[in-house]
Amino acid sequence: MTSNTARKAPMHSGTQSTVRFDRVGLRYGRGPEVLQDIDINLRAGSFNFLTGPSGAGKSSLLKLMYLALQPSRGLVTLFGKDIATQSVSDLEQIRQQVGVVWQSFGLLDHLSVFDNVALPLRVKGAAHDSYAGDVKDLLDWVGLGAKAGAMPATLSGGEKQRVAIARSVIVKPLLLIADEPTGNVDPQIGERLMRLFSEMNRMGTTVIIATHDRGLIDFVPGDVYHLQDAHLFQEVGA
Ligand SMILES: Nc1ncnc2c1ncn2[C@@H]1O[C@H](COP(=O)(O)OP(=O)(O)OP(=O)(O)O)[C@@H](O)[C@H]1O
Repeated sequence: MTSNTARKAPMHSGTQSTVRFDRVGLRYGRGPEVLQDIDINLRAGSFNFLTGPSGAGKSSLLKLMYLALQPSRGLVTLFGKDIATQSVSDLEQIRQQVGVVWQSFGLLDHLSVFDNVALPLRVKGAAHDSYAGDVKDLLDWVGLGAKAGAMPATLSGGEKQRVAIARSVIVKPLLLIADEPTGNVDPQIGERLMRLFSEMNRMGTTVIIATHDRGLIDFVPGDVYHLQDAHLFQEVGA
C-alpha cells in the first residue's frame, strides 16, 4: 500500500501486550456461558487469526476486545490497562486506538463513501485538507476510488465492507479487529484487503481477524486461535 495511512502508523514494542484476557467468561442474560475461561495474550505488533465453527463465539470474543461487551467474569486488559477500573473518558481514549470491522458494516447512510471513511478523522477535529489525500489513496487501494461520492445505499455488500475497512484503518489504530472481513468480496479483492492488513501490521498495528476461510490463514503468517465448545485453543505450529 502506498498511502500515508500505513506509513504513519505507530510503532510499538513486540514485548508489550495489546490484548490480554485472564480466565474470561461471557454469558448473555441468564443463558449458558458462551465463552469459558478464555486466556489470550495478543502481543503488540502480532498478527492473529480466530477460527471456529459458526456459533462458537468468535464475534462475542471480538466484541469483548473492542469493549462492546463486558465479561461476566475474568480480567480484560487492553494496552496494559484493566478495563474494569477505567473511567468513562479513559475507556473512550482506549476505544479510539481500536479499529473495528464488523459484519454489519455500521456505515452512515446519509454520508458519502468519502465522508464515511473520513468520519473518524473529522470527529478528532482534523481539517479536510490534512486527510483528503489519505482518504483518496485508501479508497483507491480498496478499489473504490471511483465511488468516493456514492452513497452507501447504492453499494453492494462487498463494497460496503470495503468502505468499513477503509474507515477502520484510516485512523492508524494500535489494534485492528476484523470479523469476517473478506466474507463478501471476490478473491482478488480479498487478497488486496489482506495485503492492507499485513501492511498495517508491518507498521505496528496488532491485528486479529475472525474467519472461516483457512485460505486467509495461509496468506499471512500469524498466530491461529481456535474456538470450540466455548473454549479457546492456540493452534501449535501455525
Ligand atoms: N445478543 C445475543 N444474545 C444471546 N445470545 C447470543 C447473542 N449473540 C450471540 N449469542 C449466542 O452466543 C453464541 C456465540 O455467538 P457468536 O455470534 O459469538 O458466534 P460466531 O462464532 O461469531 O458465529 P458465526 O461464525 O456464525 O458468526 C451463539 O450460541 C449465539 O447464539
